[in-house]
Amino acid sequence: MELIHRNLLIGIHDSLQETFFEDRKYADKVIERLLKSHRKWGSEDRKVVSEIFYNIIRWKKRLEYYMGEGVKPNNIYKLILAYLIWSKTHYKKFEEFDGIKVADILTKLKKGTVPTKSIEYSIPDWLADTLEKELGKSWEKEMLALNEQAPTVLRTNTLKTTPRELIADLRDENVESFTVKNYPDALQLEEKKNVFLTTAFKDGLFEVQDASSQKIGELLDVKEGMRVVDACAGAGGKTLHLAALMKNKGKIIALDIYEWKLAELKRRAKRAGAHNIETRLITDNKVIKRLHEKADRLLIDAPCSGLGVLKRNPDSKWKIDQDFIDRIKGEQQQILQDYSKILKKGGQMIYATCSILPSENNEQVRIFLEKNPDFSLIKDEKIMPSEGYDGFYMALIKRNA
Ligand SMILES: C[S@@+](CC[C@H](N)C(=O)[O-])C[C@H]1O[C@@H](n2cnc3c(N)ncnc32)[C@H](O)[C@@H]1O
Repeated sequence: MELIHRNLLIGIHDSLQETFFEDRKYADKVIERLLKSHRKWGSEDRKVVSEIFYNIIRWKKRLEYYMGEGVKPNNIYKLILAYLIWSKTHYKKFEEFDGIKVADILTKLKKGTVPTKSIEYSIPDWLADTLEKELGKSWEKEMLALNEQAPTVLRTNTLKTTPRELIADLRDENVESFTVKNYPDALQLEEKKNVFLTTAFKDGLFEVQDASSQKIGELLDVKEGMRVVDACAGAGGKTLHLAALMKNKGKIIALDIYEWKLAELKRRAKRAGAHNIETRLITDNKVIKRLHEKADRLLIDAPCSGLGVLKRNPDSKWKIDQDFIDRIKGEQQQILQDYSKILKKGGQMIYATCSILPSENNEQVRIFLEKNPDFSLIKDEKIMPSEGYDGFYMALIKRNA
């Protein structure tokens, strides 16, 4: 990897500035917009820009230690330079780097060690404490994995094609992929590519969905003809999977508190040829009450800290804090209590998060079951980031008949 074009450097700089210093700017959207606005950049340029951009976000705290100060809007080029030196990336001596004291950075790098674990893994101090408290010693292994780049995994849309056919279709468009053991519909890309530009994507033959996330739909054990409620459907990643597993038969009611997410879900459903989904916006409790005891299956893919998906969204570790996690835990328990009433007696539901904290996962389920003796746990599974894909938790719970 090398950084030798000034316009790429400026693009990285401006995107970092937006992500770090502007409100509600998320790295994935910022980089998407940057790449869209530079259509002339070739695929190698795009790779260089997004890899350096994401790595600097990942390693911000460690790089700040090397540069000897916190990042501010006026020293982002110093942060970039510290990254280029640390990662041994070949670069040109751009004028933007003039006046930056490289010697200070080199002295720190030569030491070969950093003073704290939170600097080593590049996370806020509060997060290092929380991870250690909740996961014990293994937190370091998980944080190491979370600082890696996530592989791109697709979910074959079995309403339209098969994994074998999809591999061949993608190969025709110069995208190489392979099947993933124990994940029947998953294909992993050999190397990162913008698959959203392929005809296969436009024809609805697949969705981008991490392998761990695909386990949730499988575990819910939906059947053709069932009435299923996806209570926190968002833009519908898992709703579309459920529709495919149900072969478009029966009905899925997809709920969320944001209209724009449900609008995106509808667009995706149309592309995927999924016809059995109805969206309903949660405006008040009545929407939930009307659904009491109506669902054979219920998915609660709860809002969470997102700590299991830091490989994909590294900026979120800089945007959240302990207060946010404490608040979201309260919401998770409330959602479990309120929405579980949607399930028919004898029905099954999943409580899932993309967090690796037991306090958001099995602990929430334990509290819920203690208060609701008419529900019982069938099984639960935690998937840790060190296993290769995203970190997820899922509990399959039955409402007793
Ligand atoms: C983990 S995300 C869902 C991701 C989605 N299921 C998917 O697979 O793409 C959690 C979702 O819960 C929604 N949410 C937050 N609070 C909610 C509430 N009280 N009721 C329903 N949905 C809620 C958020 O808007 C968000 O879309």
